[in-house]
Amino acid sequence: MSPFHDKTTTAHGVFRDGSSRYNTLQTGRETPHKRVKSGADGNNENPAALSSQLLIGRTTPQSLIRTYSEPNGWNGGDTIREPSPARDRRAMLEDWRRRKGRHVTGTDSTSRKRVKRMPSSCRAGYHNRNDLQDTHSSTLQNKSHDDRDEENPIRKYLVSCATPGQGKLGSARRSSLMEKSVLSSTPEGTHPSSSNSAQVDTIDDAGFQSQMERMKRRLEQLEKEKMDLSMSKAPLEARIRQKEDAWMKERARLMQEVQCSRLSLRQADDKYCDLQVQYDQAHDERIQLRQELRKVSSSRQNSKDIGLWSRKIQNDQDLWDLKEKLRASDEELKSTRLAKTSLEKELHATKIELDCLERNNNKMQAEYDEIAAQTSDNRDAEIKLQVLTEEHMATSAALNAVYAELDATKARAEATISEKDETLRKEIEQLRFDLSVMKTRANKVQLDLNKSIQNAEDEDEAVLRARIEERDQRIIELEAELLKGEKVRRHMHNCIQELRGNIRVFVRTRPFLPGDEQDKNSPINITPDGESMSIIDRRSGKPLIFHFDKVFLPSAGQETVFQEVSDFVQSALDGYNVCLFSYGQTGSGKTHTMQGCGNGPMRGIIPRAVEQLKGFACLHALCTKFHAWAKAFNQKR
Ligand SMILES: Nc1ncnc2c1ncn2[C@@H]1O[C@H](COP(=O)(O)OP(=O)(O)OP(=O)(O)O)[C@@H](O)[C@H]1O
Repeated sequence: MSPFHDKTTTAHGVFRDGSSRYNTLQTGRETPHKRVKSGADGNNENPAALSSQLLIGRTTPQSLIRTYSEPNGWNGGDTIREPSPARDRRAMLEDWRRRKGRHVTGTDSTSRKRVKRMPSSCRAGYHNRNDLQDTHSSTLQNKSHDDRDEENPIRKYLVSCATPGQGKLGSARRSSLMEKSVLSSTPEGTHPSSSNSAQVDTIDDAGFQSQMERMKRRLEQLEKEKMDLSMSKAPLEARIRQKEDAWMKERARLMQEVQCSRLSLRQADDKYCDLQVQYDQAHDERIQLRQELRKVSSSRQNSKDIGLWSRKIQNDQDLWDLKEKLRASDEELKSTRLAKTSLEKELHATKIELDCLERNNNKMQAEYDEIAAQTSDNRDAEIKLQVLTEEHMATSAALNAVYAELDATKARAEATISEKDETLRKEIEQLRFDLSVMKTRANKVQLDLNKSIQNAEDEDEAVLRARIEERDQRIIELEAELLKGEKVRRHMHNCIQELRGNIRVFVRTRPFLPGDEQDKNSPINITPDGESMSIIDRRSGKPLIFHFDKVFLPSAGQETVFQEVSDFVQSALDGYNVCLFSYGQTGSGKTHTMQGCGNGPMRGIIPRAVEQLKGFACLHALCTKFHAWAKAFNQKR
């Protein structure tokens, strides 16, 4: 019967007074909290009943283990330790083996059955509640309560507690104890009461705080250890070097020992081989001697020859000697084997030691490499720091130089600014003085102007009207004179034109063009007075002279030609009919003279005459306007 069955049986025995608690628990229709609460309230203060609920109902295997294997929980301890399933399973298994006095190996079917009957908390993979219940039911059918009481230590304790006056704990103590057990095994959120829940929270907070404190202290301790380790780096390096040297010496020594051991092993092997050969030889001789002995013994009865008997004796003696020799060889062989075995063991131990030393060496080498890396890092950092320090000093020096230069520039700028301030201040004073003078003059001018205005206003209006009439009369007189002069001018101009001739003929010679065939001996010759020209007759060779009103040289421009004919424009403006036309050979320049080209100096007679007419028209319109304005002004007055 397993302890688990004992527990369930014990629980059932406690409630066998007719209640249906056992069945209820087994089918799982009543929560363990109700069971615990009813027991704690005094309706049923039997801790065994509570433990049965925990075992059968809703507890986890870990809580089962804790309930079973935690002595503090049953002996009145106040603390609830954290469960250790493996340790507790081993303890339960050992306890159960010790009690059963049998060794469960699991090789035979009986042992395997026993293992299956062990508490499910002791067997990995059997933490199913159904397994527990099935085992429990079968146990109830096969075991009496007394046997279960005898075999289960928890049951013993529970029974002792259930008996008034004999338990180690009082009812209140047991209630408190069982509440703790329930709290430790009840799933989260299913506490039996609010007070218990608050207690759990308080316990959890206190445990968390204490754990935090422990972790803080551990952290501080680790920090200190880190500092100590960093400070003890140099001695460690020295120690590492010493250990490395010692290890090298030890390694050399062990290598020598290994070599010696191998040599002695090889010698022992050789000796063993020799002894094996001797043993084989002795064995062969022994076989031969036995055969001879057998032959001798067979022939001893038939032959009574004394020689043969003596020979037999001799052979027996030889046989005895050979046996002794064989025994000695066997002993020597045995001792050699022992020596070989011991040497092999020694060699194996030496190899193990060598491996251990190599591992230590590798470990020390790794530590040494790590320390060397840290040292190189520190050196690199120091070099970098030195370089940065030098750069910082150089930068600071350059910065100081820049600051000094800036200070000098600032001083110069301040001096220049002060000078300019002084100059500007003087200029401002001068300008203020000039402004005051100008203001004085302006005031004086203003006074004079005011006086003049006042004098002008003081003039007599009648005097002004007389003056205006006088001027108007003068204007009328001048207009009359102007008209007279205009008539005279027109008459004179007409006379001049008539004198110059109403019909005038001008000749304009065209210069040679780039495409013309130039003849240096031109037959045309123009006189210097510009009024005649001669043409040489090629047939007679005599010049033919022609007279005109004007003869223009080839170099005469458009302006010169227009000045000569502009009087006709004025005649046309004076009211005379004027006609001006040109004729000549093709390409002689008629169009060029009359029209010209462009708007510049190459303009001909027509555009220039139009411009002259325009100017006259503008002047006429202006005069007309002025005349009308003067007339209207006079009428208004
Ligand atoms: N006085 C001059 N100076 C420079 N070039 C001239 C002059 N007279 C005429 N020409 C040039 O001679 C060329 C012929 O002139 P233009 O056409 O006026 O001749 P035209 O007598 O009118 O000919 P057409 O009878 O065929 O109309 C033109 O290229 C013109 O520029």
